[in-house]
Amino acid sequence: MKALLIGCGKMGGALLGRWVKSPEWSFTVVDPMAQDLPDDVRLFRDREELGSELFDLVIVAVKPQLIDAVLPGYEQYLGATGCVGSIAAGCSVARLQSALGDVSVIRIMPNLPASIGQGVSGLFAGPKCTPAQRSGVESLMQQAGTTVWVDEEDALDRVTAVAGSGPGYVFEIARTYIEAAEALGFTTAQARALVLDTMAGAVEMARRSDESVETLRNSVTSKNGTTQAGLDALNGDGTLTELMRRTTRAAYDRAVELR
Ligand SMILES: NC(=O)C1=CN([C@@H]2O[C@H](COP(=O)(O)OP(=O)(O)OC[C@H]3O[C@@H](n4cnc5c(N)ncnc54)[C@H](OP(=O)(O)O)[C@@H]3O)[C@@H](O)[C@H]2O)C=CC1
Ligand SMILES: O=C(O)[C@@H]1CCC=N1
Repeated sequence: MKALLIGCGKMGGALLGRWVKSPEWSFTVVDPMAQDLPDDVRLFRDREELGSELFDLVIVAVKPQLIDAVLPGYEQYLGATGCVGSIAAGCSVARLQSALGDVSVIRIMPNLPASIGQGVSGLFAGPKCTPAQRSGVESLMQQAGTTVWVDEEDALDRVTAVAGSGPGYVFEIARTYIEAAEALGFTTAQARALVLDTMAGAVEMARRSDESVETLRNSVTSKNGTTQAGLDALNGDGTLTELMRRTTRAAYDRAVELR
């Protein structure tokens, strides 16, 4: 099976690094600037260099704003039973089909921890997709972490707001938490170890537990203790709850604008 990756930047490159572990697939990249690709991946700087080759899967991994300029013409590289997979945020099946014609499209919303096989990806199959196309894309995405199919396209934009952009929120929360630890007197190295290991340990404990995260939070919180004092400052008046709602809503609204 042959896959063509259009755009090999941060997200396309992260996925490619996992996909190359699938022995049944071979990979070709078109990207004007990409460097340091995995072994056995062919790189072309320009689409014209592809000649008359056909692919089973064409993956779109350029910025959504470039879709209309870059994609037209790529339909000629799609085999008869081939399908297009797009990771472009927001960009709808209808918009991809207006650039490429009446092709089969699966929209994929991965996130960056895919680079270490710990991503989570939302998947949405357009109306023309066959079960074989769905399972081919699903097994590739499983190399990058877990997968969740959604059966309406709007849900994929909501996946984007929660999980696609999610690592950005987590890194920003970690960054401010580390700054707060530094302000209490720790060195940057100490603060980074204390914060990242606390976050990783707490998240892993929640993943392995059947308890709700609320119950787990309560098991850290002694009456009138230190955690209670911290939590009162963090979300005593519901500001953090409201902020998380505004955060995911803003990302979803932006995905809708990119449709
Ligand atoms: N980053 C993330 O965490 C996630 C990103 N996505 C989606 O992935 C897509 C890519 O995002 P990201 O990887 O962050 O962006 P990047 O800018 O890192 O990657 C895009 C790549 O496409 C290349 N490119 C530009 N023009 C062309 C062209 N004409 N033909 C082929 N390649 C081209 C760029 O090259 P150059 O740099 O030279 O312009 C770059 O290497 C977006 O649609 C985004 O919505 C989805 C989920 C998560
Ligand atoms: O910020 C973005 O638009 C992309 C999509 C999800 C994560 N990064």
